[in-house]
Amino acid sequence: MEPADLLKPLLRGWSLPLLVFTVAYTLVYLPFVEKGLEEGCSLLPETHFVLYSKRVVTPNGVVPAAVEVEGERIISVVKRSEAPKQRDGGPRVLDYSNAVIMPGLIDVHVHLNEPGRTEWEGFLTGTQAAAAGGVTALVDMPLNSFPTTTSKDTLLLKLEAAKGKLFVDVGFWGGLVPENVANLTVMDELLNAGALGLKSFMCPSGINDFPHTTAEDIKAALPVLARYGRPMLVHAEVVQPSPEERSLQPGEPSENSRLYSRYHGTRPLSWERTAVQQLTEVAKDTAVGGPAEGAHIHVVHLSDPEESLHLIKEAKAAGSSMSVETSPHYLAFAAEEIPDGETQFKCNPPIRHADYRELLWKALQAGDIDMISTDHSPSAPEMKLLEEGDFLKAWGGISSLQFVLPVTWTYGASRGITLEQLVKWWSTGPSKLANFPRKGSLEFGKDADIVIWDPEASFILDSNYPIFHKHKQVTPYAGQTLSGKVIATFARGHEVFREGYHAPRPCGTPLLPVH
Ligand SMILES: NC(=O)N[C@H]1NC(=O)NC1=O
Ligand SMILES: [Zn+2]
Ligand SMILES: [Zn+2]
Repeated sequence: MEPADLLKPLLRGWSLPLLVFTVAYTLVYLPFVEKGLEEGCSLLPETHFVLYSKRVVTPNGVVPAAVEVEGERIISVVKRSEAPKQRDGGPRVLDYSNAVIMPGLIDVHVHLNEPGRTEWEGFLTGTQAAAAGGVTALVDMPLNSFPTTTSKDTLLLKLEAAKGKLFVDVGFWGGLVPENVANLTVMDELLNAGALGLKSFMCPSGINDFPHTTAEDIKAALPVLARYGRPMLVHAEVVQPSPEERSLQPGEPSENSRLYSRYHGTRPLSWERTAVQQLTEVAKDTAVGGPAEGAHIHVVHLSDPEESLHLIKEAKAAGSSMSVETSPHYLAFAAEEIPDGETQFKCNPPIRHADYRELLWKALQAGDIDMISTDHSPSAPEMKLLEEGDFLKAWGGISSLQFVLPVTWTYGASRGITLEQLVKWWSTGPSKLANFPRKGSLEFGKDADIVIWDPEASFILDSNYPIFHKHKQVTPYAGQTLSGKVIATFARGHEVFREGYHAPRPCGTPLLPVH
């Protein structure tokens, strides 16, 4: 008998539908179950559910709507009246009443520092902080881990270290340092291995094993990035002689180092302006027909809404492919309000004066600044020298990942920002930069990355507030009264956070480039 003859009796009668069912079950349903909806990944047992509220931030405005989720994806966003009703066998319906349902935040600038400096911040603590703050995807910076992420091998170390530790999805920027500019193959391999783009500093980075690059180095890297269509992110400060520094004799102890103004004077706006000026020159190569068409330059954490931003606006208008972010600390704080010795506020570039804060808000609202990201960069608390309060010697870096939704909302609402702007700055804009086509909006087919929060609920960020980030004493937001409380966070369909509780298992994945 031929082997095909053996199948004949089976294919008669009910056998055929059974076969079709088995194949469909194996191909369509099982991958869902195996990929993401495993035991412990979600606080919600259901994999098919509907989220209702009166304020859903959709691409077509803020409307009463229902977001239907099945497995990892959004399968419909419809008017409340058209949504499936709770019935036996149907999807579970969760009614959030007046709370806001919007896309999860995407933070493209986070220093997770693992492997090597996990005591500063790591994958488990950092991604739990993200989940608690409504951040459903983030991109890790190539420093301050040890080793830094500047080659294929070091990226593989990152991926290995991240295994089983991600509560939300995490992508990785690679580092551009003089060494890989000198050997373009290393850069090629790094991009091939999964770096979403490259990041470099134009001034010392604070970490010896991440040396800074010049504008010429960046120019040399752009044609390689152009081949992959990936961005170059730049910390834009170039060291300039500063009047205050010049007045000190060599070897003389720095005076008044507990005064914020003393620190601010050592890193004036001219550093940022000079860097941006050099970058806008280089960015001309990214224009259509230029030698690096397809590449893109993104200026990170802009603090200067005047000349530097003006240069970026001009470059964009002239056809260069550029974008710019600012960070919550420049939008919340002002130099003249920072108390002596409070080094939690130390970052680079420094927090500027109040009039600049207002101009940054205006620039965001005008669309001249494309997005917001945290630059979450905690260190071990000792390095902040909180007792000494020495601004010149303390680590420069702000810890904020968990609080940026209420921070942006609290400081923004008083300046008239809308929920749609919040989504533009924290979700749509970043999803474009990192090229996450499945993330950033509440639409059919997108990843079910969703935050549900109450803009009207205010709270004091004190020790009673659940703190999931690594060192609660190093955040400058401690003690603040903020409004906007995260109720629940869904990451690819998993309810990863609800009212102070995390899902037991980390089920996020690395976000590799989309080809
Ligand atoms: N190395 C590092 O994380 N530096 C960051 N800290 C900061 O305040 N600005 C930065 O670029
Ligand atoms: Zn930086
Ligand atoms: Zn940074």
